[in-house]
Amino acid sequence: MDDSKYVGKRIVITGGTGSFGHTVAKQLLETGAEQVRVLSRDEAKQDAMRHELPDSRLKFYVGDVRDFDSVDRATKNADYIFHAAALKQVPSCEFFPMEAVRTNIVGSENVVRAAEKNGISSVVCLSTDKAVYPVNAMGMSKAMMEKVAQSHGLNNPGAETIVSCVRYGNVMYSRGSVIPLFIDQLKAGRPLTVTNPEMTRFLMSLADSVSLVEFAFTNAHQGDLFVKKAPSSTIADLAQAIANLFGSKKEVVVIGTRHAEKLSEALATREELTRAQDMGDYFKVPADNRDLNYSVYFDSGNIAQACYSDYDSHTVERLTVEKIEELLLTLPEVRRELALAGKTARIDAFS
Ligand SMILES: O=c1ccn([C@@H]2O[C@H](COP(=O)(O)OP(=O)(O)O[C@H]3O[C@H](CO)[C@@H](O)[C@H](O)[C@H]3O)[C@@H](O)[C@H]2O)c(=O)[nH]1
Repeated sequence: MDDSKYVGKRIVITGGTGSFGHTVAKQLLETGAEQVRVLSRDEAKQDAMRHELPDSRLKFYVGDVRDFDSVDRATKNADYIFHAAALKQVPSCEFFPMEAVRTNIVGSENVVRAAEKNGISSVVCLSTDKAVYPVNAMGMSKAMMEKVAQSHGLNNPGAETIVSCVRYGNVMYSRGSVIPLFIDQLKAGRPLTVTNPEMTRFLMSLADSVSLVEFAFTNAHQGDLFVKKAPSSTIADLAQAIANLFGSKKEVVVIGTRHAEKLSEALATREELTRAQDMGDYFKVPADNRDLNYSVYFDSGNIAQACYSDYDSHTVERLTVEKIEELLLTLPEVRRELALAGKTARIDAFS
């Protein structure tokens, strides 16, 4: 992390005990940050983190983004917010959509309002590819979170608090996701449960997601949305790559698509790409800052080069099985599992 941005600063991480929050907190403590505040609901996870990262600059706030007062308290006199608190399990949000509304939409509005009230200079909100053409309650609520974030600038021209969003795809080896599941199934000698072999997903590491948030934090103007370019793979190839690494004969059962799943995911729509700025590893989609009075738009015109395809996991660079293996070997968790299984040859060959 770029130390100069954080020296003497107080940074709040909502959802700070999750995989992303925990990683960011740890990295921020390696900078000259004055305080790193974790706002989250689960006191047990906070206690575990307190023991793991003994540092007097790390402060814990038990609270819920649904409750304005708890966000207000955690963000007083702070400088920056990384807003990662969310309900993000697709199936549970299908059964309890209003819970997703309360946390992902109302909670995000509370974060933006508290940020404005407390003079925070930058807020980065974490979104997901599932917010693009959403088909499930989790994605719909995240799409609304993006709208809430962007409306801050539309309704407060000249606001000092910059609010931006980042979108990323599946984080490899995140808690409860398919990679650790497949590895557990292989270790237990059970068949791999593939939903649909042709389904594609973007593949990103946790480190990529942290870099994306940092990039947004450094480059954001009011209402910007940042997308990380990422390769994809089919689930069949992913299963094959994992089996190859562990030297196992792959046995697969096809279990069918789960609740509200898509065959592919999109990280940006064609309309967004039409106005996006290509920034190398990232796309920046600026907010649509037109006035509610549309004559402003029609008088001045806005003719952009149209783009006819989405940034979709079915059409971006598709990794080969070999490339997926290489990507998996960059993950510390996979290397640890391989070492435990005595499969060190692949690790050595890769290093
Ligand atoms: O037993 C299984 C479980 C999953 N899959 C497939 O593996 C892929 C990835 O599944 P999973 O790791 O569960 O991730 P997603 O359901 O795509 O969603 C994850 O990734 C999102 C980001 O896109 C996060 O926001 C969600 O919280 C997180 O659940 C999907 O195509 C699934 O159909 C299987 O083939 N077999």
